[in-house]
Amino acid sequence: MVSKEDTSLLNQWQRHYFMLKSETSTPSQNADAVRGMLTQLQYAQMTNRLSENDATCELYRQYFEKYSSIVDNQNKALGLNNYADTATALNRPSESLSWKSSVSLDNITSVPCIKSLIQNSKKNLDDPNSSTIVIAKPKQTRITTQVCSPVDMPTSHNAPRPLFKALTSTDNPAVIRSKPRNTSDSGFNYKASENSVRQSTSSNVSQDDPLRHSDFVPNQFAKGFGSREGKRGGLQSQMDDGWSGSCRQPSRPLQSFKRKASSSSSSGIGQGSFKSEDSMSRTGNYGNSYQGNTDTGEDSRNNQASSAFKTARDQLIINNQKKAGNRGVRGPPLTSSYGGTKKSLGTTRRGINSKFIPPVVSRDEDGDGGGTTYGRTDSRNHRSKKDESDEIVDERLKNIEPKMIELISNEIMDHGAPVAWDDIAGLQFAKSTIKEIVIWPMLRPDIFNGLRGPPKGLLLFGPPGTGKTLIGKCIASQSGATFFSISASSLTSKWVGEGEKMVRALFAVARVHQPAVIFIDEIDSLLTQRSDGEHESSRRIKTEFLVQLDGATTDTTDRILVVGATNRPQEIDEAARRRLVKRLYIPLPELQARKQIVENLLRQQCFSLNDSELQQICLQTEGYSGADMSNLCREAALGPIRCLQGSEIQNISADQVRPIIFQDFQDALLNVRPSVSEKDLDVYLEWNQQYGSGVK
Ligand SMILES: Nc1ncnc2c1ncn2[C@@H]1O[C@H](COP(=O)(O)OP(=O)(O)OP(=O)(O)O)[C@@H](O)[C@H]1O
Ligand SMILES: [Mg+2]
Repeated sequence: MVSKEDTSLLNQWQRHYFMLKSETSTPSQNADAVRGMLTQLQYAQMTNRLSENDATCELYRQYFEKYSSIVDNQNKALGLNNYADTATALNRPSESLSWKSSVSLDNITSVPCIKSLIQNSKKNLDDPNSSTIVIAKPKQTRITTQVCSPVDMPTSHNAPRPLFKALTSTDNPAVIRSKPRNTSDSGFNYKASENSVRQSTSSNVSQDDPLRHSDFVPNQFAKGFGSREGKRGGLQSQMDDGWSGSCRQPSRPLQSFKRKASSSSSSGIGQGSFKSEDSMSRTGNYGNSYQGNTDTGEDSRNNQASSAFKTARDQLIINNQKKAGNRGVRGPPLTSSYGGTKKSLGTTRRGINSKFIPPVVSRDEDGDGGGTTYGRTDSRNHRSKKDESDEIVDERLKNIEPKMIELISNEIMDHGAPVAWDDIAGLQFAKSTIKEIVIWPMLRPDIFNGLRGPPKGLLLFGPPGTGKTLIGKCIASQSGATFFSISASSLTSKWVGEGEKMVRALFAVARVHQPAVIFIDEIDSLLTQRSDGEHESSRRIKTEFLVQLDGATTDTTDRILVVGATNRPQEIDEAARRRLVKRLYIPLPELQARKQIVENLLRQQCFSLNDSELQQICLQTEGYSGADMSNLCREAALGPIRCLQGSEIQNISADQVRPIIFQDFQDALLNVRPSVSEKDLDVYLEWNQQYGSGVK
């Protein structure tokens, strides 16, 4: 029993066989039939319906031969002839598609017909009607010859047809023709006449010329050329001789053309072209003069335009100079070494000895320097608008990052409230010492110099709340020097290396703004004893401080005073201690000082205390620091308020509040206790004994 599958296979086979045998089937149908039979043979073999023996191989061979006889048969009627396609498809397209002609522009003159043309052209060169066609190879070299007809040119496939076409195209910018005025034919006449090419040209170039829009000539050049009326360049005149087309000449070939022509004119071969070359050379000049025109004409307009155009920055500088010139003040230099306009530090600099003027306007506008306005600026120093323009950045800041300088001058400059010496109770010794090393040298730098020069460093140490910071503020407002109030946080940064840069910038800015006072509150946090376990960055900041305080770069004439305040002097590094030459102990206020503090604080309040009561209070506050006294007074001042009922507080007027009385202080004494212990005091006393300057 034949299986269903075999039956269908048999039917298929028979169908293909009849297709193959039929007279009416086309080659492609035959090819399909054979392909089907071959596929069936493979299937039969794979499904073991056919064994691998000679008969099978013979069968395969027959059908493969049959298939190839159909597929590759070149006879259109019998075969598919697609061998060439697949074979050529196998070739690399570049080999099959683009041929490489052996003729090139350099050896075209050796082509026999070109040779004959050249000889012909020589003969009829003098003939006025003859036309010499100069073929300038685009871009590089030029060939002077006459066009011969493609008929004469080698017609084999290697003839440089596209090239030839390019070279002889009527509109090829490299092809320059002169033509007798009277011919009217249109387009080239490629037929070579017996003695010369009679080239009849027409002004309107054939529209379909593929090179009509050659890319050799920049449009603006073409336009410019056409628009240069009255420019009698050689080519222009040549054009006038009957060339009325829109001549588009490549500016570059003109140059190279000119160069080539001068070299080939001696050869004689360019004889004919000599004439045209001559004109061309003038043209070349024209080209140059045209270029020159561009330089003079348009450029002069450009120059006027460019001289009118200024950037905003330039305009600003010019305005500043005008303003400065009007005022007789030197205008800022146009650009700093940074390449921008000079940036000011927010101060007016008149040289090394001038005082710093803080960026805030001082209280007394008249700037007479009267009163103790903070950051005292007398009229001499008063920064006025007019001087704004002549600020310069001191060259000593040149290697400091501008952002650091900005930070130092903005964030670190002290802008506290003014403090007078009388606001500080007691501490006579400290006050006199400070006047001696800070105030007087400012007033009389001529006396206080050399050995009498002020020390570089001052250390204020003592229990907390005894007025160290207050002294710093007082120096700021009373010394008239540039006052920098810094703390450890303003010098440390999250970026490694920034801390020491800040220190360096600080001292650089202080040097520029000297005389300067650098007040470092809680200096122990910056200059603690150097130890092995400390962090690298704090170590570096410390070292930088030590170097700046008294290092190789410090100049003894620098008038910079570093004032450090700490209540932990024993933790300060010994190298720093050495540099803080004056070490003043700020003790707890004595009775008199305490009395002065209370009187100062109660001065603005309404109180009723008699001397004995006041004396009593001061006696009771033995061991209290100045801060503690302040707290006590604050607490006592609340006494009258606490007597009021809740509702009264809303309606009572300020002067109806009763005055502060002794009892209030008694109550306050119960709440405010001294903040310094006896033991702490002993530490300070001992340190003072050992290192203190003003040992009493
Ligand atoms: N001798 C003083 N005369 C007047 N007021 C004082 C005196 N000492 C301290 N005070 C008051 O105590 C407050 C704190 O003073 P200050 O900040 O100078 O203390 P300090 O010595 O800096 O303390 P710390 O060491 O904790 O920083 C001041 O604002 C001031 O009101
Ligand atoms: Mg303090």
